[in-house]
Amino acid sequence: MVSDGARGLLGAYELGRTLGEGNFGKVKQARHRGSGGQFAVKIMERARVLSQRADEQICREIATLKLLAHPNVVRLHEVAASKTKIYMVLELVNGGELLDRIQAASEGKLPEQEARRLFQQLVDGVSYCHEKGVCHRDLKLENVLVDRKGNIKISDFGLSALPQHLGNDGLLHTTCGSPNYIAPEVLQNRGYDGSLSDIWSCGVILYVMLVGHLPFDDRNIVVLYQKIFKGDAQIPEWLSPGARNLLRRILEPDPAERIAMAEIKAHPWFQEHYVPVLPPYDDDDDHDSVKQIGAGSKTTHHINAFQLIGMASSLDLSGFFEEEDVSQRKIRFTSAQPPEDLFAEIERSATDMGFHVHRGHSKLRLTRNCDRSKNQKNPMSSSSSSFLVCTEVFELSPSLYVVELNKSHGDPALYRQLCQRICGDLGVLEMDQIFGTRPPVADDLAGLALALERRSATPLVAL
Ligand SMILES: Nc1ncnc2c1ncn2[C@@H]1O[C@H](COP(=O)(O)OP(=O)(O)OP(=O)(O)O)[C@@H](O)[C@H]1O
Repeated sequence: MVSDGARGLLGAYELGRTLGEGNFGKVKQARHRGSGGQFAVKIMERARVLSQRADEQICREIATLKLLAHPNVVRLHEVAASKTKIYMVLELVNGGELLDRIQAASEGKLPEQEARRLFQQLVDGVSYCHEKGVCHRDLKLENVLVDRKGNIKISDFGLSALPQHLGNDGLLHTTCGSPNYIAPEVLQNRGYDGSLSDIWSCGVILYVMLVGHLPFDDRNIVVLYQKIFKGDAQIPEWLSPGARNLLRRILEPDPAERIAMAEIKAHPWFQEHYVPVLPPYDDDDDHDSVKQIGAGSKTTHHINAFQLIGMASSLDLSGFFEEEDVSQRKIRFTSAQPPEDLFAEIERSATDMGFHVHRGHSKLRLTRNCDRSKNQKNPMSSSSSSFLVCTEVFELSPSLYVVELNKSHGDPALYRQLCQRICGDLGVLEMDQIFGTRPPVADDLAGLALALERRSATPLVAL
């Protein structure tokens, strides 16, 4: 049954049966009313998230999943939030957890062929994440789902690390993961390479698939960690020589000696019947539903407010979890006919600085031909012809515009001065002040727009 509140909030989705339960709430099956597509909606209680101080974890999971599109990684389609709940609309993976599959198998372990096929997919998914700069850091059987066709989908990126989480030494320093799957160097607290520790966890998963129990286990956590440090997993003689060799090389306690991802892929045991996944990764089923949900025309993207905030890493998220319901608010990020008074203001500032203004339909072109002899005395002038175009105005909401002041050619110093002048006259914020020298991306802009709206700040930003 679907509660009225949830029905109203999600709007486009009809919630169905419960698929599972996590730390912060339930995961339910959902049908998209428009496309009929089936999804999994992870519903998290904000109060529970906050009481466990896990808001950063949720934002991290969202930001990471947004980066990833691979057939062996669970796809995130949309995010919504209400006063009390956060909703993540995920690809539906309806074959259960890998753990259940192993437990259901005869003898509690998988035939070597089947284990190899699943391990190949796991390695494909994990190596893709590494290529994108993402280390999962919590790879375990419970976080590997299997779809109805028997394909692996890696999930639960709440502990994942992105390049910005690396220390000055280029290593990760947060000890995290699940005890049985954790690599020895992570326990040592001296910094670790997240890709190599992910490889270790993949080795633990492979071991369980092939052998039917964990390579390192003990009720006493201290003893368990001692076993992991020692790294002497009992690798049964009855496994094929190739499988034994690969397991030994992955479960190598010294990360410097451990087999690397490329070497795993080249290993003869891995290579058998291996069919690599090649980009582009979009599979047709998923693609349709994404289109239905996320996009309008080519130039218009409906972006969910919470998603935007979650994506914009430079924004201050503090307070977000206590604040108002932004779930239903969609921001249109689209080219717009600029308001007349906006262009008139820009024109006035530019004319004051000696620019000629040429008006187009939704564009302004500002030019200034400078006289060399006069310019020498005037530090504000350029020796070349300056040409500046206000190319586009993006409407982020009815009261919020982003104006792109685009320099085609001319003197950079003069360009800066003109930007400052225009922003000063209009009383608006300059993007550079917020994002530094990094060119802002759409997510940043929309995230910023939302932040400005919510703080009732100046409803206009110039690039
Ligand atoms: N995309 C999905 N499709 C189908 N079932 C899913 C999906 N995601 C999660 N589930 C099911 O819901 C259960 C709970 O998942 P969830 O990610 O909330 O819990 P969790 O692994 O404890 O993570 P967290 O620590 O974030 O709560 C999973 O064990 C799985 O059975």
